[in-house]
Amino acid sequence: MQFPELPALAEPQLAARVQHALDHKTKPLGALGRIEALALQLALIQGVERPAMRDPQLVVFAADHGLARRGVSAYPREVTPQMVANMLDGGAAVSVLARQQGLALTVADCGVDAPLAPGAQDLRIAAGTADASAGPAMTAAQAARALHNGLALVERLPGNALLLGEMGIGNTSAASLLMQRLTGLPLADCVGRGTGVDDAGLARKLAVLAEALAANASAQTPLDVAAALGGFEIVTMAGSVIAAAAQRRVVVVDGFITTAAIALAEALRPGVLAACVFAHQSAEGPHARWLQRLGVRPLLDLDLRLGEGSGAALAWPLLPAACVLLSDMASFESAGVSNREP
Ligand SMILES: O=C(O)c1ccc[n+]([C@@H]2O[C@H](COP(=O)([O-])O)[C@@H](O)[C@H]2O)c1
Ligand SMILES: Cc1cc2nc[nH]c2cc1C
Repeated sequence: MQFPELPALAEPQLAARVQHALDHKTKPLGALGRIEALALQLALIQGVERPAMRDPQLVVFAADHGLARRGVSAYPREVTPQMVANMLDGGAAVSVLARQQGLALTVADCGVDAPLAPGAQDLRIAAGTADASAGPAMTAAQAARALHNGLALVERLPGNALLLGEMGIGNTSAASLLMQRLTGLPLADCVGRGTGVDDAGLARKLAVLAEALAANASAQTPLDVAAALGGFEIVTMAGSVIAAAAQRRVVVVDGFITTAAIALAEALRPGVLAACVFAHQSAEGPHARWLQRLGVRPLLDLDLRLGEGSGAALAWPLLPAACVLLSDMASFESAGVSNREP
């Protein structure tokens, strides 16, 4: 599978010019804290001294999971199509937040086990993945098609920011499996309660996921691992992340499942991580560890564990704020303010 080339997302001379501009704004040196680092990152992603956010797109990638038939979630599988309909009707948390923040909302059906909902984008691969505890969740051809669908979707969307959301009962299981295979950490360190399984549910989830790892132990390349452990929405999202980074769009990452898509995209096309802003640290147990492993620090920590892109939408206003601070704040020189003592 051919992926687009990535531009240089960390040009040192540009970084030095932007840092100089930030350091000469009318504030004590470094006083805007991590907003300064965010402004610098956005400048490097766009390759300009004055980045600006334009026409942000929030995409919810939705799909069903064969694993969900094994009792790994606190909620029934029907919730996936029901919540897709709720998102399109405007009643889901992500719908409300997207409206409030002026984010265009796209719901991409990557393989929900129900007829295509009116208003959803048709990126369907199949009616849910196969049960990964018994073998590969999807074929290599299906994984390649999902990646391609994700790439093509971003090419059709306007703007320079992609906010990631997802919906899929059972998808914390797929994300945990990917975390285990991509980090090598013990499975128990990669599994959390998802929608809220109790202690017995968590033990069951762990046992089923151990079966899935055993059933797919032969998968080696990142594409094979993606196909084996699955998630049509996760693989499609990984394709979209690669396209977005290639086009110098900032990718705003939501919670645990969207982080799985980033880790997969980074394994497939090293370098995409530089285009990613991590919105929040999810309450899903293993998320903090995965972020640490990726060497990134999320903007917010609100104990969210909803998914849908809700955390990405909540963190969103910090991005345009960082841009206007960089472009519009006066410098000590332009405002005639005395700088610190040498
Ligand atoms: O974003 C997160 O960190 C997150 C953490 C836990 C659950 N979720 C959402 O809950 C669903 C998956 O949970 P589960 O228990 O069915 O695997 C899926 O629709 C996700 O959007 C999302
Ligand atoms: C109601 C509900 C809403 C969701 N949104 C994302 N995942 C979800 C899971 C459930 C169960």
